[in-house]
Amino acid sequence: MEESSGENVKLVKRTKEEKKLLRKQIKASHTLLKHEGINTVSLPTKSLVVANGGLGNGVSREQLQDVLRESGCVESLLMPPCKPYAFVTYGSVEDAQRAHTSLNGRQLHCQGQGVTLYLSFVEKVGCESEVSTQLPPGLKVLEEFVSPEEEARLLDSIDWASPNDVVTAQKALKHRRVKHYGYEFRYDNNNVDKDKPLPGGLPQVCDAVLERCLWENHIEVRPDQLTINQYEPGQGIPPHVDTHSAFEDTILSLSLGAKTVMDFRHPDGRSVAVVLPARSLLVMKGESRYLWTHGITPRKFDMVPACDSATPQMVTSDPGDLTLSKRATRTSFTFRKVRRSPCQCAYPSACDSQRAPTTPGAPALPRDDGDASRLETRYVHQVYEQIASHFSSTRHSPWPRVGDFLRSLPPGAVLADVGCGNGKYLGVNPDLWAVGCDRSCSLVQICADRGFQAFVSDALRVPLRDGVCDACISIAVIHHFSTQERRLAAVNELIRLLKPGGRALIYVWAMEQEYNKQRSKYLKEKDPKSDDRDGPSPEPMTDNTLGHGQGDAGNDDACLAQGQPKLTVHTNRTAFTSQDLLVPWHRKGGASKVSDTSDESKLPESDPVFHRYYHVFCEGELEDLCRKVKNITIQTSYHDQGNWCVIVEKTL
Ligand SMILES: O=C(O)CCC(=O)C(=O)O
Ligand SMILES: [Fe+2]
Ligand SMILES: [Zn+2]
Repeated sequence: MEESSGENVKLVKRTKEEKKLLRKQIKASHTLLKHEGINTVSLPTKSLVVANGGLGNGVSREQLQDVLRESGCVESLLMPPCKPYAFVTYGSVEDAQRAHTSLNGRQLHCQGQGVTLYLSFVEKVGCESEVSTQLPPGLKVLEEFVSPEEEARLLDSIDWASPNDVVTAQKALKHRRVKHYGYEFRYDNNNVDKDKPLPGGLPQVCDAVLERCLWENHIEVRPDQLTINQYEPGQGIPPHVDTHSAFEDTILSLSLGAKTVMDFRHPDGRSVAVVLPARSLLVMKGESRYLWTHGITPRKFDMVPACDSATPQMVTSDPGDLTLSKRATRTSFTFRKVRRSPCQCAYPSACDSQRAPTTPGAPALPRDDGDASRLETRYVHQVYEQIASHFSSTRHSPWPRVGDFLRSLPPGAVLADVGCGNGKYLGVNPDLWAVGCDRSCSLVQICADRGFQAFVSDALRVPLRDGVCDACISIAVIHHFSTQERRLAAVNELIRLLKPGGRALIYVWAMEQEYNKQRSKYLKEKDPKSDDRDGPSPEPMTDNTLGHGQGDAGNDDACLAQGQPKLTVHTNRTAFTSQDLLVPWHRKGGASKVSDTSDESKLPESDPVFHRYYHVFCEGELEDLCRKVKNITIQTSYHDQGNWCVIVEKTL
């Protein structure tokens, strides 16, 4: 052993830190392989993958470039949109090696958060998931459609201070504020009252713009409905298709004040991020209007092309040329023509005019916490009691990555599985002190019968002391809470159980059932009656039912006071059409143990179908929820077979 002279102690300490760094770097490259399919190599090459140095972590191109240039000449820097990593290629292997030695473990401060860079050599750069560079068919973005003076005039004309005038219907939504002219667009039924025009029609200040749209043939008839949306940084609009039965084909949207990025998604999973510069006009027609969803992800920064080239780039696709752009207040004027007869478009899967009416008696979205709790009692808790044994018989194999997490915990660690179901995770790592809880007595009884420790508890109030757990898991649970407040409360409760340094793994079902061009197992199974999603599973968006979510309904809009929108009944093994829905469970084999009195969630005798409430999460939503929780950091987030997943660590 070394003498404990001052010098040696320092030496030993440095070695320890180096070892720790190496461990973290190896861990980062494992994560890249597992979650992103990126292979790292140990022999030096000219290219490196920079874990945590991605746009998705809030690192800007300029910031990363400055750091990387310290080590040599940077040949290229690829920053794929929304990803937590970047690829750098140096002019020589020596430069890359220098970066590998000096930048590993480097801390950056971005958007108020610290990130640590880990670099590993790679043989090839780039990512599997190519983003389309083509605009959705029927979509146009016309730059500089209005002059700065016209923009100022339009913006000045909006009087947000008089919310109760009779000409407009003004609403403060949780994620933006809106005003309607001509007809009120109602977020409760995602439609307009066609017999109740608002007095005054469209404001005169829009005349010149509309004349130009007619003159240039962007529209054939003059719009009679205007919605003004105003978004502060961090706000957005959920993905939706404007209700077919409400409006005619062409939809125009004028962007004023600041640019933003609008995400378009095809039901097959393709997505295109379109930059909408200030003073541009978006024209949505045909396929882009009827079939693709559009939405604005609530965030404070967008990923946009870095160079101000002469040819304007509308589609944020080239990872070699992306950077962050800070959002500012954006105001949009969306002009539409109210439809007077049923829509006969060529996209029946997305057309509410061409769809059978929804299930009578379907419940509505909750208006308040009381509603939410009643909805969950009926459409979550009671259903699980009724389907417990059949449900349990379909839930045997642990999802691989949940297993990996459990096996990564040290022997003797205390684990709580909140919402443990039939206990399929409680025995995965026999070296843990594992305890489960679930809201369903029948499922807890199944755990006990299998020799596991479990108790009945609501995930919002777990009867365990603060900080008793080294780890917690919440697998396919939080999507059963029907308001954002309740989903947040469930995450808070999970974190409360963790000791500082403890980690939690959360899985929720994803709106996107196709990701990186891969369809989830859930989608791949063909039988729509089968809901045995005994494996993680997500999905792309296809059609749209009556619940469109324009009104942030899925995000608990405050404006849904009178008459909430009804929840749609999902067709299993198809893409989700809205974020809040009822997923049918077809019970096979044997009668229910629990008598169901007059339960609407149970349909005809012969084929017992039960409906479970779900809120499926959009990309980024789970992370956003976690960011609202104090004293945690997100260690990793990923998409796993149709689920959004995070691992968070408690810091304090
Ligand atoms: O803000 C925008 O440009 C789009 C608004 C929108 O999609 C809507 O109100 O339906
Ligand atoms: Fe829209
Ligand atoms: Zn239609």
